Amino acid sequence: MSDAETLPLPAARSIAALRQTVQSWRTAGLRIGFVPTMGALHAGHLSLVELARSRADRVVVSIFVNPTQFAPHEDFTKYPRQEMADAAKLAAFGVDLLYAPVVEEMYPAEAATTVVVDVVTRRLDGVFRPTHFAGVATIVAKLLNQVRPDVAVFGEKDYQQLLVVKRLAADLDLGVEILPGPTVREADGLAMSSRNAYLSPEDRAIAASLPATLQLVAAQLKGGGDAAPILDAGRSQLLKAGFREIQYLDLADAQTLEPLARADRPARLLVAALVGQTRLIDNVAV
Ligand SMILES: Nc1ncnc2c1ncn2[C@@H]1O[C@H](COP(=O)(O)OP(=O)(O)OP(=O)(O)O)[C@@H](O)[C@H]1O
Ligand SMILES: CC(C)(CO)[C@@H](O)C(=O)[O-]
Ligand code: BAL
Repeated sequence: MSDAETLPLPAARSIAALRQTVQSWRTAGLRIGFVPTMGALHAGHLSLVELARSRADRVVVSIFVNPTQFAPHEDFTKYPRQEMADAAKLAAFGVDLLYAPVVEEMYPAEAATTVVVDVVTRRLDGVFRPTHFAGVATIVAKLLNQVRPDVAVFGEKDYQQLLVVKRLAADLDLGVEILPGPTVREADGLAMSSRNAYLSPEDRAIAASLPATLQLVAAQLKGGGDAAPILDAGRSQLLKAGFREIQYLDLADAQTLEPLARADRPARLLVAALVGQTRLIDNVAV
């Protein structure tokens, strides 16, 4: 990790340094936009930066690989870390401040508070990553409280996370607008994700069938018929394409994520699937 001064844009590594900058903007009456990330930035992240920029006078991006949202067996250690390359991208996109805090300040040894969002976390990723959303909610609550932005942007690629963050912001009266950013995709439709870097060429070819299958299944569900056989056929198709395991391919209410037997209201089709050692998630509107 380099000194904040050597990065190609203004950067803060401490809460105090962050607050000094954002407080001066607030005093000047400027609107603040915020994009939290875990780094290894791609065009998906940069689209969120552009969205924040369109709604605010100053944009803060955080990079923090948050240990509490990874289970012990997950990829915290191998998660890609490339701060200098990320900082160059953020500088080119005119980001006003990079906030890259250190784990010791975010989680001091005596910290004893966890933020738990119930209901919307009970299904889907909440089942397969049972400790994940408490880690996300805790760090997002801390980051929002530290930056105190007017608007914060979260990607629809992590659709359940977006709903968790909306619930959190409303329940804790954080006074921030949570703005969704559409999923940015590769040319063949694969949702951009920092974890795509883990894919071997063979796995990458298999991964390409995920968005295609989602689109096909979503089109069939739009007819309003019984979802179960359509979803079963979709799961089989993904396994046939080479996915090792389909953790879920489910139709859910777009606001509550309650399971739906048919698409008789605004709905979302969500998937989590393993190719090789890599876990991919995606979702589309139905
Ligand atoms: N393809 C994408 N399009 C739009 N937003 C995205 C995309 N990928 C990630 N985001 C959003 O960027 C923010 C930061 O996500 P994160 O740093 O975890 O990136 P990621 O690529 O999703 O990484 P991971 O592979 O760990 O899931 C989140 O709000 C996430 O939803
Ligand atoms: C929102 C977030 C930055 C919290 O660590 C993370 O979950 C992510 O990158 O989506
Ligand atoms: N993109 C959500 C972060 C995670 O998978 O841990």
